[in-house]
Formats: sequence, structure tokens, C-alpha cells
Amino acid sequence: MNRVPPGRSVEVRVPASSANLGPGFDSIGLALGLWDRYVVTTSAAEGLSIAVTGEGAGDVPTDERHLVHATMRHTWGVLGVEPPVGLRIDAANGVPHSRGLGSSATAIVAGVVAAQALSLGVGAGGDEQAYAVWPAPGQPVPFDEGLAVHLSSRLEGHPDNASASVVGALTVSWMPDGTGLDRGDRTVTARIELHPGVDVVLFVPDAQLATRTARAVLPATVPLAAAAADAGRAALLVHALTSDPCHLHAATRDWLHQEPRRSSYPGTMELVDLLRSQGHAAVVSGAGPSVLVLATRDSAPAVQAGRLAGEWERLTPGVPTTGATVRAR
Ligand SMILES: Nc1ncnc2c1ncn2[C@@H]1O[C@H](COP(=O)(O)OP(=O)(O)OP(=O)(O)O)[C@@H](O)[C@H]1O
Ligand SMILES: N[C@@H](CCO)C(=O)O
Repeated sequence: MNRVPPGRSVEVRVPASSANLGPGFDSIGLALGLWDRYVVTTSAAEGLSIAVTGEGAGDVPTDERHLVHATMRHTWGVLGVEPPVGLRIDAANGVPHSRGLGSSATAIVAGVVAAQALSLGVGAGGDEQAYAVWPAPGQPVPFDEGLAVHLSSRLEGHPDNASASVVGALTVSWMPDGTGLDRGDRTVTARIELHPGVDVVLFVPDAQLATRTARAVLPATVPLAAAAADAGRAALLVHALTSDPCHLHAATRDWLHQEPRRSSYPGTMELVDLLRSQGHAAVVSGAGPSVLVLATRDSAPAVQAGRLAGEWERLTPGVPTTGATVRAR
């Protein structure tokens, strides 16, 4: 047997993420406690049905082009298994789209882990084996986390977002260059626990900005001094987030992407500049336009948008220590 069987159902939960955190362009990511939830069910009745509530309802396609569905099909292709005859996806989306909160990575991670989970045991030794391994309702369904990081990073294009959504907490991701011990053809990530005193404040505008638009304005090359300065601050950032949050303001300074994108999100940079002038460690979240402040539990209440408040929704979502989860239903 090589086809995903009918009669399986999973609940998948995947957190949002913030990429870059200032100097960690395309590498450092942080999971955020805003969640997309999917119930994905296979059946023997041919066809696809998709229902979406919450963020993106009415905007995202509900046919085979839906990002979670397209990702599941791709993942089954990679795994070498046939898709189920019938499939239903019920999406309850809590991650705002095109706000720099990694919504596309969240959806892609959901597709990768749902496809892996639903094909548990398929091809391993016939029907009986596949049915024998399926967990009881409410129990976790295992998936390969390393494969999820790699596949979702490749499909989405940004390992900083995808990795944080897969494993939670703080992540630093990279692609091996194939020399010495740095081998392999997969994106890999290091998951890092945050200092318990660190908290996050998010400012989310109504306006959307597509990531590909924000990337189009970036220069192909950067001055050595800017690259060196960002590398130093990125190293300091990991230290500040894990050991010594008093360095967060200095550690979130960036020269590579925020300034070149300033004209793409002038309101975002106005808020970042205002908050930084008040001593808060404010950065553009991902490709914008949301603003993320890396604060401490003590300083977070004082992080306010002040005279700009009307334009921004202020959220304190926290940083989940778990990433994507899959449970049998
Ligand atoms: N849950 C979802 N279901 C279906 N499609 C989605 C979902 N989330 C995002 N998308 C698609 O991805 C697009 C947003 O992707 P984009 O990369 O521009 O922004 P983002 O991922 O929200 O932000 P960033 O990458 O800057 O953090 C949406 O317009 C939609 O087409
Ligand atoms: N590192 C990517 C993240 C996109 O979410 C960028 O800033 O373009």
C-alpha cells in the first residue's frame, strides 16, 4: 500500500513567527503566540473541500491552489506516497497575512507536518502496519522535524520564519556550504531557549505588505562595513536574548535591510525610530510592516506607540516554547 488511507484526521497547530529581529536577516527567527489551527481529514469519497475562518477568509483560494493543500501535495510527492482519495481541510487562522508575521511560512509548515503525519506508516509494510501505528485520539502524531524545517524553508524561501514555526522559541538557521564538517543539502536550525525575563510587544497595522515587494528593493550587494556591523550585532543579539537582556537595544541595530526598505514602510520606520529613541529594542518584524519590540517582563508595559497609537494594534502574544504540533482526532 502506498496511498494515504481514508479515515485519518489530525489537528495541526502552528505558531506565527518574526524574522530577522534586526541584524539576523534571513537567519534568526522567533516564534510568536499567534496560531493557525487546521483539522485535516482523509476520506474514501473523492474530492477536496476547504473551509477557512479567521485571517484570510474570503481572500485565500479554497481550491487546490490553497497554500496548505498545495504544500501537502508537494510533501507527499517528496515522501513518495499517493495522496488520499478524499481530503477536507478546516482552517481557523489566527496569524494575520502579509504583516511580517510569517503567515505563509505558518501555512506551509502546517501543510508539511500534516502531510507527514497523515502518511504515518504508509509504505512501511502494507495496510495492516499503517493502521496499527495510528495513534489514539488526542495523542501526538509523530513527524520528522528536520525534514519539516528543510522542506518548509525551501518551499517558503525564508528559513528564519519556517524554522521558528516548526520548533518554537528562538532559532538560528543556515544552509551547509558543503565544506569540512558543514555538510548536507538541507537547511538546518539551532533551537535556542530564551532568557525567562524576555517578553515581546507587537504593533500590527491594518496595511499589508507582500514579502516579495519588500525584497525587491534590497540591493544585491552591501558594503563590507555594514555586513561586519550586522554580524557583530547578530552575535550580541543571541547573547542578549539568552543571557543578558540589558544589551537588547544595541543588539537589535541593523544596517542591511531596514534602511534600504525604509521607503516601502515609512510608517513602520517612524514607529521603530520613535520606540528606539525611547530606549526600546524595536525592529521591523520580518519584511514588515509590523513592528516587534524585544522587551523584558518589567519593561513591556511601558512599550506604547504614544502619538502613533491609533494606527497600530498592540499585542503581547508571548513566545511559545513549542512549535508545530499534530494530534490525532
Ligand atoms: N493560512 C493561510 N492559508 C492560505 N494562504 C495563506 C495563509 N497564510 C498566508 N497565505 C498566503 O501567503 C500570503 C502572505 O505571504 P507573505 O510572504 O507576503 O507575507 P507573510 O508570510 O505574512 O509575512 P512575512 O513573510 O513578511 O513574515 C497571503 O497573501 C496568502 O496568499
Ligand atoms: N528574512 C525575510 C523574512 C520574510 O518574512 C525578509 O526580511 O525578507
